Amino acid sequence: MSIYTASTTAPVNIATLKYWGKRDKTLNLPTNSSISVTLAQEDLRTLTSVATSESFSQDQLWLNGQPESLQGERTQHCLQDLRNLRARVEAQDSNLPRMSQWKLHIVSENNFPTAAGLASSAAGFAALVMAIAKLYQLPDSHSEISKIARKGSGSACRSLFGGYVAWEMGSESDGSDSKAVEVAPQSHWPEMKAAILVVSADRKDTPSTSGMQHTVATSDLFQERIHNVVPKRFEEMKQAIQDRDFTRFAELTMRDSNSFHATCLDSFPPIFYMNDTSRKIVKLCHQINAFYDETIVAYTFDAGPNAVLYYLQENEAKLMAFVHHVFQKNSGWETKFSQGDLEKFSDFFKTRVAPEVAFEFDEELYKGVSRVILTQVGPGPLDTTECLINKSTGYPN
Ligand SMILES: Nc1ncnc2c1ncn2[C@@H]1O[C@H](COP(=O)(O)OP(=O)(O)OP(=O)(O)O)[C@@H](O)[C@H]1O
Ligand SMILES: C[C@@](O)(CCOP(=O)(O)OP(=O)(O)O)CC(=O)O
Repeated sequence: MSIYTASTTAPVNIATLKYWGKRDKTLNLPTNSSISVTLAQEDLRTLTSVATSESFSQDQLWLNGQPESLQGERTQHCLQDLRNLRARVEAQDSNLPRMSQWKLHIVSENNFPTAAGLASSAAGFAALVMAIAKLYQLPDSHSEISKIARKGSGSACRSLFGGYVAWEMGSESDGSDSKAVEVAPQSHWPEMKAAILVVSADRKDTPSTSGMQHTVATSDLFQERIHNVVPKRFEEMKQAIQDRDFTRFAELTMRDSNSFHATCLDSFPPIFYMNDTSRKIVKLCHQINAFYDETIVAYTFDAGPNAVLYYLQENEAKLMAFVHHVFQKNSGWETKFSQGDLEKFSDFFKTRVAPEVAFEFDEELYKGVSRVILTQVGPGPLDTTECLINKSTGYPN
């Protein structure tokens, strides 16, 4: 019996205007709109292959080589929605194979640590939904498909696009207008780079889903955030991206990360995602901007202690003079920079920064960081010829 397959890759996205709070938990409908930057897939991506055949007896998922349950309510929602769309296509053409009634085999690999606060669930659900949409040859747009990914994990809807992406919260109770849209493609502002400082943490304080429910239920500050702060900031940030205004973009990004973490602290009992290392990184970024008397770096933190630093290519040497000085003992530098580049950063530090800098460096800060991931703005899901499924057996290669 025929086995049909399809594969896709999908990126990670890191929000610059944070999604935090749901108005509907089952449909993953948010209490505010959000904005993110999609990151390049050489560094962080999910590759997912899917197969279907009349001969398969059950839906199965293998994640990073291990069987994983597909029974979660959110995953079931995604699969059901995709099957419904496929059934609609089949109803219009009786020659099409009845895939909507067959079981699926899904094989997925992340090229970075899963569940380590690096948004693996966003890339994971985006790839799963895109690969099945491709297998089913669905005619729907990426925004339509993003509504299905949203039901898997809210932030996943933004990974359906590259570049600069908004998730419009919508107002319908069935979620039909809560979808991702492109703010600007990668090519509009390709100079955006990101340095991720992976901060060592034993475990996450509280999972995002329960954390945001807790904030919605207990924080007064949260009401101020969703009603008065974010709606205005959403428009301002889109404009800053359209204008390629890094100073504006950076300030809004830092303020929004701080605002989100403030609502976590205002939850009762409070939730702590940032740790001492995270806070020292915030301080260092402000010191760097003050040193140059110009905003060259923006920090942002998700539901964990990892820092994501956004900056423009043109300011790389100025920023890395500091960042490389402090974190040079961490791994990750050699993947993107030659020995010559790294020496230039050290020289810049010695000749330009050290003689003038007016604050002390915490020489131990690198100990709170496990590695550095250097990346940049990137494209949305990509077609690939790589396939993780054996086309004659329907099982993982
Ligand atoms: N490639 C994938 N395919 C399908 N599901 C995935 C994939 N990668 C991750 N997931 C799902 O996402 C879960 C991890 O989500 P979790 O929110 O705990 O971590 P994270 O997304 O890496 O971190 P954070 O949300 O803090 O950025 C995994 O346990 C798995 O269920
Ligand atoms: C802090 C955040 O990263 C929260 C992401 O939350 P998730 O999308 O992981 O939550 P669920 O919808 O419950 O799966 C901010 C953001 O990405 O916008």
